[in-house]
Amino acid sequence: MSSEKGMLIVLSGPSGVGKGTVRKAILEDSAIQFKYSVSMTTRQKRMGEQDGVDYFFRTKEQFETEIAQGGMLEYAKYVDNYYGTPLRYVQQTLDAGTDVFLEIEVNGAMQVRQKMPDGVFIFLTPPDLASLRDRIINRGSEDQSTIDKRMDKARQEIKMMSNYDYAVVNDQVSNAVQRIEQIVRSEHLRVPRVIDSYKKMIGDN
Ligand SMILES: Nc1nc2c(ncn2[C@@H]2O[C@H](COP(=O)(O)OP(=O)(O)O)[C@@H](O)[C@H]2O)c(=O)[nH]1
Ligand SMILES: Nc1ncnc2c1ncn2[C@@H]1O[C@H](COP(=O)(O)OP(=O)(O)O)[C@@H](O)[C@H]1O
Repeated sequence: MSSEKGMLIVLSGPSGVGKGTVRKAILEDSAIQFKYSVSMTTRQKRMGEQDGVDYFFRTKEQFETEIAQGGMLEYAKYVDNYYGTPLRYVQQTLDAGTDVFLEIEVNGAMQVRQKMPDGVFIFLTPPDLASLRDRIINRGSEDQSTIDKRMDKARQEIKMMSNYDYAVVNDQVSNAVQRIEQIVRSEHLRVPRVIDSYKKMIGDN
């Protein structure tokens, strides 16, 4: 029944817009409960990242085996590396009635939209492109040519916003967190999600 299954929340947005920062702030905020689905990737681990926490870091061969075995809900190649969402954790968590939060790029999000159209698709935007570039540079994790590639990709990604349900500006992290929480609360009240419990109440099955 839709009222008892968890809700899938998908957050996308261009590299450097602050998805990771906003996601961590939301998960730390006890006002709203959801589980973060840790993605699998073939990219190099950055300083401070932990396997199984930030990503499951895998080789290209391991990742391709997982794809072949049908273990991925979605996957995409992003700037020369694979990124994807392991299927089992998402399914089990939703089935247990807990909301699941995915932070993924746009191509993967569109695959999820096809498979799980009941999900809530949120696009995180920068206030403008100059601040996006500043954020990528400030993070200091990419060299110049990767920054340029990511800025080109960001322009293409922002065009994909029209495929999402909501646009949230990440001007300040706390504002973005509040906006996303507000969306999630409202989505929980949508009639298709709650109707089953009312049917039970009035005895209409
Ligand atoms: N399709 C897909 N994209 C992902 C997944 N996990 C992360 N990404 C996206 O891959 C892109 C690159 O991620 P990463 O290298 O960690 O860089 P960062 O997110 O810009 O810090 C970002 O847009 C992520 O949101 C996933 O499981 N599937
Ligand atoms: N609202 C914001 N204002 C200013 N800087 C931000 C904001 N949100 C995130 N940042 C900074 O921007 C950089 C990129 O954020 P990150 O979360 O890694 O982005 P993404 O996961 O989208 O690539 C980080 O240095 C982060 O601290």
